[in-house]
Amino acid sequence: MQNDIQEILISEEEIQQRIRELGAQLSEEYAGRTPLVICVLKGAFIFMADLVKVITVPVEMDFMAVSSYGGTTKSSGIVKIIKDLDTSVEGRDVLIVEDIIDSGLTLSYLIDMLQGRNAASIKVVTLFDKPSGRAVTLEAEYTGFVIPDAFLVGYGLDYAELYRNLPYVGVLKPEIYTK
Ligand SMILES: O=P(O)(O)OC[C@H]1O[C@H](OP(=O)(O)OP(=O)(O)O)[C@H](O)[C@@H]1O
Ligand code: HPA
Ligand SMILES: [Mg+2]
Repeated sequence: MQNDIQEILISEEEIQQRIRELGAQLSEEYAGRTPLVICVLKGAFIFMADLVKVITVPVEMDFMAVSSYGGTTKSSGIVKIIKDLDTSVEGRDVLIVEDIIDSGLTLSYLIDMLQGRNAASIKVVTLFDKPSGRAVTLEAEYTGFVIPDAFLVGYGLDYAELYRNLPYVGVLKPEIYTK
């Protein structure tokens, strides 16, 4: 698995340090409130697990599974809901937890959907932001790292369902996805 990585872009230690900072900021943002923290599966599951441990206000959690990449490195443009929320978002302060914003299509779809369900507020925390990939205008309120234009894997990010369990984020060797 490690042999398929061209370069480690962000180390495990750097990721964990940044998550502690994000946790502190979010704890201030939501002081006195109990946000509903939504994990966008599958990619965000590791980030969600590490992030909620460093948030000091009470939170409720729910999970949604959406997919638009499948076994490719390009968004299909069609966001497929594989699992919806169990909880009503009506009147709730919603914090969406994403691993990466690339084209922005997944999040713009989710934000529209949650607005339609009358959330009181919707904010986004993403660990990685790849602004060069954007197809729609969209920015997260909280971003861990701005990353360059390359297909990344690790720390939840997959290529064809593999590499999610790497503890760091790396650039996949192009020969892996062009072969
Ligand atoms: O900004 P975008 O171009 O929409 O890309 C970001 C989305 O793509 C990935 O999900 P994917 O569809 O690969 O599903 P997965 O989380 O199960 O891997 C990632 O986890 C984000 O949810
Ligand atoms: N890597 C893995 N999954 C992704 C990426 C990426 O760079 N962009 C959007 N989904
Ligand atoms: Mg994926």
